[in-house]
Amino acid sequence: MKKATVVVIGGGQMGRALVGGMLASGFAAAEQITIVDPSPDSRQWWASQHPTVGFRDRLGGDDAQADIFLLAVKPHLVPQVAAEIAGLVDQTKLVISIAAGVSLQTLCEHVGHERVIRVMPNTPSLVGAGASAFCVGPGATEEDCRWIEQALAGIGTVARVAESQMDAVTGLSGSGPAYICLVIEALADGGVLAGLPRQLAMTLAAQTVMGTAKMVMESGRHPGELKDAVASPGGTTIAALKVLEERGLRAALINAVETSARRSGELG
Ligand SMILES: NC(=O)C1=CN([C@@H]2O[C@H](COP(=O)(O)OP(=O)(O)OC[C@H]3O[C@@H](n4cnc5c(N)ncnc54)[C@H](OP(=O)(O)O)[C@@H]3O)[C@@H](O)[C@H]2O)C=CC1
Ligand SMILES: O=C(O)[C@@H]1CCC=N1
Repeated sequence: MKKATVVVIGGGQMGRALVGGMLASGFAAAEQITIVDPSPDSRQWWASQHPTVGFRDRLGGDDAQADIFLLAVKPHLVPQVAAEIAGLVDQTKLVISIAAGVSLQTLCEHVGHERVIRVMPNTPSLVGAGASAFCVGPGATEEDCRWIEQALAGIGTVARVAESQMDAVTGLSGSGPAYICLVIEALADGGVLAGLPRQLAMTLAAQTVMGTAKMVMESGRHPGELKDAVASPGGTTIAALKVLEERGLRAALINAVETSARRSGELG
């Protein structure tokens, strides 16, 4: 099903990241994708960034030919959009949802069949560095699983998980890019406070986050060990780490992930 045609319903932040990533990785070609989104801003964005990708304001008869429907609308709109798909297609099509908190069971109920997949991607998919997890409904085929796994593997890492783990994935990697952007912004502010020009501070902050993540992933060493390697006895780093411990950085991050995961459960 690699050449499957896909109707993406919702061409906002995450629709852009996923489709942009799939096009950049070569997994999909523009003619395989149609975006459905009523927003004029969205239409303008797609026309300027990906003019060869099809774009419609609403689902229509032509869309019934597609192999896959990918729901990238806000969670509260999923029941309505799933029901629209159910009214449009006269046979079982693969329906994929990326909506936070919306369960496979809810999807099945509104789509009217069980060939569904739930995905939690994240925005770095746009640059081929996403982190995604998915779980599958009882009617999804092996071919469906291979398709979603290959699509997501082309734009980052992918893991198949139990549905009970999806809220935790949302709290960690789904919402995570926002936490890390906050960290990068704050580190850059610190650099500016210490006298660096803004642009240099931003570059140093972002590269430090990226380089450290790369080192953790490629070395296989525990982050605590890599942290210890930076902190010289009586030096600058250990003095700064003391401040972060006093201010509760670890607890703040742990609580942030837990709170996002809980919120994901509430959205469903
Ligand atoms: N942003 C993220 O980092 C992540 C988001 N998600 C999930 O992805 C989904 C989309 O989030 P995100 O991309 O951030 O949201 P956005 O608001 O950026 O995008 C949603 C788009 O869908 C449009 N839309 C509204 N109603 C319809 C409709 N009936 N049919 C088609 N399109 C419609 C919206 O238009 P308008 O603006 O006019 O309403 C908007 O352009 C959510 O369910 C979220 O939980 C999952 C992982 C990460
Ligand atoms: O904030 C949200 O609800 C979505 C889900 C994960 C990331 N963004």
